[in-house]
Amino acid sequence: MPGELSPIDKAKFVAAKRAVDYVEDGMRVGLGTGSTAAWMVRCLGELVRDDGLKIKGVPTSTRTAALARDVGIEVISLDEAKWLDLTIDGADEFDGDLNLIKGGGGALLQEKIVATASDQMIVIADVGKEVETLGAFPLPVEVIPFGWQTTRALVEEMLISMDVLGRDVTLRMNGDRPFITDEGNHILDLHLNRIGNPRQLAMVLNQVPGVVENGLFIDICDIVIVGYGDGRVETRDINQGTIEQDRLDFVENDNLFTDLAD
Ligand SMILES: O=C(CO)[C@H](O)[C@H](O)COP(=O)(O)O
Repeated sequence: MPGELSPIDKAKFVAAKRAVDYVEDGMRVGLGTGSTAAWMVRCLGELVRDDGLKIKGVPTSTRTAALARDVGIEVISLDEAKWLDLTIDGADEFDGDLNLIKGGGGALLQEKIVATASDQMIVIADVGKEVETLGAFPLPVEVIPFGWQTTRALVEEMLISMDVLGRDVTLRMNGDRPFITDEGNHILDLHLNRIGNPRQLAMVLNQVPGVVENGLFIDICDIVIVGYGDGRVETRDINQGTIEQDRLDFVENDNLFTDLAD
């Protein structure tokens, strides 16, 4: 029942629901990873099942691939799609320039490849993800397992040379083992507090041997759809600023809501 959903889940849901309005018949759509993206995949699945929407989805993780197939979306690989019309994904933080931190769910590598191979990237987020300056959320950096401790030391050295404030770098764990990404890599989380120059940091991090990719998405996102716990949604466009403010109603007998609450 919708009443059982937390305000954050409602905020994620309304952002997802508004985002699928951008999806048209015949599109190849990048499907993001995380709890907000999962709402979007379920919303798309409903459109496929009930309205006959015809799309091909390129998932950004094994989790999302399984969910997409489950809800009836045709799944293809990025190599099959070659180029995408649109990617819809969540984020851990977004700032006023629509730059992002992503990778809280550990899927940043596929997410960045898929978003970059898309005509448009739409981010869906609850309002709590909005920040003035990126960096309160630990920045995920994907590294290959070989020599990861050396890679970490090099990253720490680089942070010192760049005068970055917080320099605590931790290996992401899954219980008592290192977290393993879909690509078989590890994640270092950089606890930086505040990232003064995200563009520069994103470039420098990728120069460190052993680093595969970092979670800073600079100039990739075109639109952020912000959801609020009371059903309000706000659409922010990189070129035009806020282009729409609306409110979605929660319907008691909406099957999708019931599904998602399960
Ligand atoms: O980048 C991601 C996964 O790698 C997610 O989009 C990000 O962590 C947000 O997740 P959620 O929607 O669950 O808050």
